Amino acid sequence: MLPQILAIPAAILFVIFTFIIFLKPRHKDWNSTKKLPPGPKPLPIIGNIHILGKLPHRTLQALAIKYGPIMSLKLGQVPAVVISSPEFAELFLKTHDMVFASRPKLQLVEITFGRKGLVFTEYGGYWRNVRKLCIMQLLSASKIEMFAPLRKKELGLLVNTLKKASDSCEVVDLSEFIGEVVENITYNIILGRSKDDRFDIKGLIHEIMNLIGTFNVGDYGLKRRTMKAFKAVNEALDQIINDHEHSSSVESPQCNKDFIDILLSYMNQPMDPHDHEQRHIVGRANIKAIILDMIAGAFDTSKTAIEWGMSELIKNPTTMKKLQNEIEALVGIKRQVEEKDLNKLPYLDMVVKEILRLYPVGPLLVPHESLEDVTINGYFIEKNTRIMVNAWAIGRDLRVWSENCDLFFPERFENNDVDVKGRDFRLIPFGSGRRGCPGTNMGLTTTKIVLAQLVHCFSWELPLGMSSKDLDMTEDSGLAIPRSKHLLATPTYRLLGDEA
Ligand code: HEM
Repeated sequence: MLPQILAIPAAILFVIFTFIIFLKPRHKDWNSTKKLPPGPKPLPIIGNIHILGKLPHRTLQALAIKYGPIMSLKLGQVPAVVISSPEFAELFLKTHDMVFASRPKLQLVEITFGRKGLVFTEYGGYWRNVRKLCIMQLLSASKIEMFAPLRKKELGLLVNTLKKASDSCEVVDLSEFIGEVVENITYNIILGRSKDDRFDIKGLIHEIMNLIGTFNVGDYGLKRRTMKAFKAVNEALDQIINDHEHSSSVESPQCNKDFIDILLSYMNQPMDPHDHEQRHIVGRANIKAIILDMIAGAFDTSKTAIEWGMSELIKNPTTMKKLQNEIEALVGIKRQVEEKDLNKLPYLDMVVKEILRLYPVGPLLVPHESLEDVTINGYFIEKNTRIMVNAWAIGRDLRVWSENCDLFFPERFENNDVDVKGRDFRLIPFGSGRRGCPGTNMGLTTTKIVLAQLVHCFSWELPLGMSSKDLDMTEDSGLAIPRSKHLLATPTYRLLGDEA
């Protein structure tokens, strides 16, 4: 018999022992389902934010070499998972796409239009309706084709200006010209007019997007700056909508309607005509939020891709020549290349893929958020985890792209069917799945036609005394990782005649 004094501890030990013996298998299961992906140790309040640096896609690529293609981080108190391989990207964006189809509630986005637009709106009925509307009314194949004359007109103006610079052998700021032509194309499609000198919408959107893209923990300086930029952009959009309301009282024919006119025709009506419960009625704030997202989505992306593309082509004259030869063989040198020619230019296609592989303009896509607890490959991912997919690291993964993965070499796409539109997880500059970019075709069309035109109409040289080795290819921080220094070059007109 045990002495009385030992009876109670013995009973407790017995219960613990029984619990361990009988419940061990379940406990093990529970443990393994809660196994988090490996990652660097977070600090108490800021988590891992301090290690991300100015170019988080590069820091995260280096960390993935140490911790693997699925990695845990803490952004402040928010759990985050970073994906850096095509296999895990497929698991997150295809196999479990539905679980990761939401967006995190970002503090700085809440200061702007909140979740009334498309890019940062949580997964659900409202997001689905807005996305459907944008695709139908702005981003479908027929709408893209409808805007071809508009792109042609803007590019014609650009070629004329550059031709004058060519006549006087001037060095031009190519970054500035590319920015301007994409800005004008975007404004014409969405706002129905060229750049409006009353407001600097581009500058304000840059400011807001860069602030939103900053990893921060409750930085009130950022909050104040976002509020200021938002107030200005909100007033500009109000003014632009007012202009449309006044001009549309003079009934314009259907074919002259720009995207704002179309959105205004939905005003005070349900976004989805089949929504008999009238859950999502379109108001002015919804319209402004959608316009802002479309401009932001269309502008920096194509501009940055073209800018990096021209930098690489000028740096690699053999590739430039090969592209010029391909276009010349198809269209000659008496007329300009047109959009109808684009699908007959396979080398241009390879060049654009290579640009987007090395310079995916959303290197970490847009953050996704998990809608429920889920276990993937044995790793537990809790509800509301922020998911970042490092498309930049995937595009430079040497397992996939071989030893020359950092080189600009479009020929790597010869005789293979790597798709750039989200079906092949080795190359995902547009993301993939439910949240994949709805503007993929419009972005590709703009990028291709502007590049083709610049390369076909002109030969390009770096400013006198500068060799291709001297061309600074440093990236700047910001959502779309633009060049840190503007691209300067001298154009020489190479077409016969004055068609421009
Ligand atoms: C070269 C051009 C472009 C690139 C590389 C690009 C890239 C991307 C990427 C990486 C995403 C995030 C995908 C994800 O989170 O999984 C995205 C989303 C988005 N893009 Fe694009 N994009 C381009 C052009 C455009 C254009 C022209 C528009 C519209 C006019 C546009 C509108 C959007 C919108 C609205 C979203 C958010 C979709 C959602 O959350 O449901 N993009 N884009």
